[in-house]
Amino acid sequence: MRGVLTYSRNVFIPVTDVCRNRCGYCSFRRDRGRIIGRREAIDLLDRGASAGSSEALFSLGEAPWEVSGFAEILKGAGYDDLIGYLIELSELALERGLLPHTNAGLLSKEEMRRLMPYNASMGLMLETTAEVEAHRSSPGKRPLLRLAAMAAAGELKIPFTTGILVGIGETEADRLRSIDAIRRAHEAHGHIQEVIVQPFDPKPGTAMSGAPAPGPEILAETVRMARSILPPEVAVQVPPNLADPLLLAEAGADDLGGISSVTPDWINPERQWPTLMELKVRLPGFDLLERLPVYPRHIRLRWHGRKTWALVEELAGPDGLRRRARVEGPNRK
Ligand SMILES: O=c1nc2n(C[C@H](O)[C@H](O)[C@H](O)CO)c3cc(O)ccc3cc-2c(=O)[nH]1
Ligand SMILES: C[C@H]1O[C@@H](n2cnc3c(N)ncnc32)[C@H](O)[C@@H]1O
Ligand code: MET
Ligand code: SF4
Repeated sequence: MRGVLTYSRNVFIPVTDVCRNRCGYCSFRRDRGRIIGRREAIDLLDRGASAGSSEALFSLGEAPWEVSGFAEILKGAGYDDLIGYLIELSELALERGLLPHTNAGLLSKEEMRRLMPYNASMGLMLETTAEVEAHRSSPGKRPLLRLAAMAAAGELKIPFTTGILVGIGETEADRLRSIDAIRRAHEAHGHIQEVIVQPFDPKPGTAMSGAPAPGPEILAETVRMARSILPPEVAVQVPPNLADPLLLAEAGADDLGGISSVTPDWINPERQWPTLMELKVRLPGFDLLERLPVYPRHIRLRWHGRKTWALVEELAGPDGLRRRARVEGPNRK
């Protein structure tokens, strides 16, 4: 056995594509955006639950309330407060046996404090510590703001996902500085569960449509660097729909992130996730092991949101495994 790779079975809920930023690489954000309706969200959550998922990934544009016209869009869903709507969506997920993980971009400490009871873990990509052209029109991607939000999440003891986006105009030295900044945040607070090495994937119609995706050697070298700098309890995560998982597993990646069999990766919709069967074929010698969106270390510390405690106990216990084993079939190791 060459090693173990973990993954989470998730369902990806795109809450709103309204966003105050304009990242040069992003095709998720829309000028005339929308918000997911309650029925639409319930339908996705139900499909995720039936497929045996344990995670609901809520992703959205950043601070959409700063975009003019958003209040009306939110009213259409029957709300005047997006955090309140996110809490209701999280409750709907929990009722269906799904653990919320919210990645909303930058949030204030108060906003995180409101959301944390309902989340098993939360996330915010650092992207890069460098000042890059791709972020020129994205006030929320200023590295110091992202590092401050990450520190605030650590003070609140929120199990946390972060990561870097590779190939957006940063240099190799920038990637090292970015990973090192994440290492220091974790050293101060102990809350980082996983660091995503996310390859930029060019999208038509965006400012960076003509920019090249990072090559496999750059990604492998970045994974090796991250693995050597981060402490062993922090997983290095790579998305198997954007890069060759075998090459990156051999470079030291530990985790494949969330894999959804019922929704596309709404950020990279043309990049379908491989199925678990395909992953097993593509990763000879590696054992694939399902995990929850909160890792065992933080479960022991009880850092996951209070409202998720009962479900985490159920899913992490022997009955939880049996339930998922049934869904996955007899081949599950
Ligand atoms: O499927 C995806 N999941 C993304 N995830 C989720 C991740 O794959 C898993 O769900 C986490 O490992 C949580 O367990 C993110 C989570 C974050 O907190 C921050 C950024 C991302 C980015 C992505 C992404 O681009 N695609
Ligand atoms: C949720 C995360 O998705 C990533 N993201 C946004 N656009 C792209 C793209 N074109 N290619 C790869 N990753 C992207 C960013 O890192 C963001 O934080
Ligand atoms: N908009 C947020 C960010 O870029 C969340 C992920 S992209 C939809 O940080
Ligand atoms: S990556 Fe996130 S912050 Fe940037 S434009 Fe897209 S939705 Fe907005």
